[in-house]
Amino acid sequence: MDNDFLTIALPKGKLLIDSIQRLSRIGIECQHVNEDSRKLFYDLPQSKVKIIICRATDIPTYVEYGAADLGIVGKDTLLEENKDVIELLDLKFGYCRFVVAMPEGSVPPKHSNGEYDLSGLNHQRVATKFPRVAETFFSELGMQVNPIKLHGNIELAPCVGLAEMIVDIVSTGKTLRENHLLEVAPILEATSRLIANRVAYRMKYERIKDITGKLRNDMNEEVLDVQSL
Ligand SMILES: Nc1ncnc2c1ncn2[C@@H]1O[C@H](COP(=O)(O)OP(=O)(O)OP(=O)(O)O)[C@@H](O)[C@H]1O
Ligand SMILES: O=P(O)(O)OC[C@H]1O[C@H](OP(=O)(O)OP(=O)(O)O)[C@H](O)[C@@H]1O
Repeated sequence: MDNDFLTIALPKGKLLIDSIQRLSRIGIECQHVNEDSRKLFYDLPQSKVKIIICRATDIPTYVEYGAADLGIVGKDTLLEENKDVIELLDLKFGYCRFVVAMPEGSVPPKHSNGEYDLSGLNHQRVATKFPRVAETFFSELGMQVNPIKLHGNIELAPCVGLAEMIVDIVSTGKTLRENHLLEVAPILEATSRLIANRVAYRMKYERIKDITGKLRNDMNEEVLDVQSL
């Protein structure tokens, strides 16, 4: 790998546009990076940066193995993939919530404090793209579940008897509503993170520190702009 250059892995999909905007605002001129093109890497010689475009779920792998020095990825993916990378910064965009949801007709009874009593869900099947997140949540409650790994359209699974419940992302709540599912427990909130390869963090410390500092300042300025409106 060219030691002068810093390779940054960006996720195609929902986090790409914000990632490009953030990097552009700190002088890494990547406005022309385009997910619709089949081009998967871009050299930005002026900034001494290479941008690579990966699937969101693959970003921690590219960074762990050092194929990328830095990456941008959702906290949810970071928890699920559990790779050996350094989390440098919460970039605060791409907010989403993880929940347990079930068909309206089979939600468990509620405790007196209004929370659903999840104890009857022990050993039940949970359809999810995030089996580790699901297992961790239930094991912290002293429960065990049987995760069924799917790659999309998770809400379908309980509707056709593949699983009793799902663990998935809720944003507007439209997908749950349209499939007659109800949230029975919140799990976690996630935003996007800047991550680094461990070796690159030592070998390219000054450059990585510079980028992290600029991104942090840029976020602070954005907060000040909003506050002054
Ligand atoms: N409504 C949402 N649905 C899904 N992800 C969201 C949402 N809002 C924010 N995100 C964030 O965007 C990240 C990327 O989601 P996206 O749907 O683009 O990729 P993906 O389909 O999960 O990944 P892959 O293509 O690798 O399976 C998620 O990991 C999450 O952090
Ligand atoms: O609360 P909502 O606004 O309806 O959004 C939530 C949906 O968005 C995500 O799916 P995505 O669009 O990534 O498609 P997928 O099911 O193929 O993962 C998530 O997995 C939910 O299905």
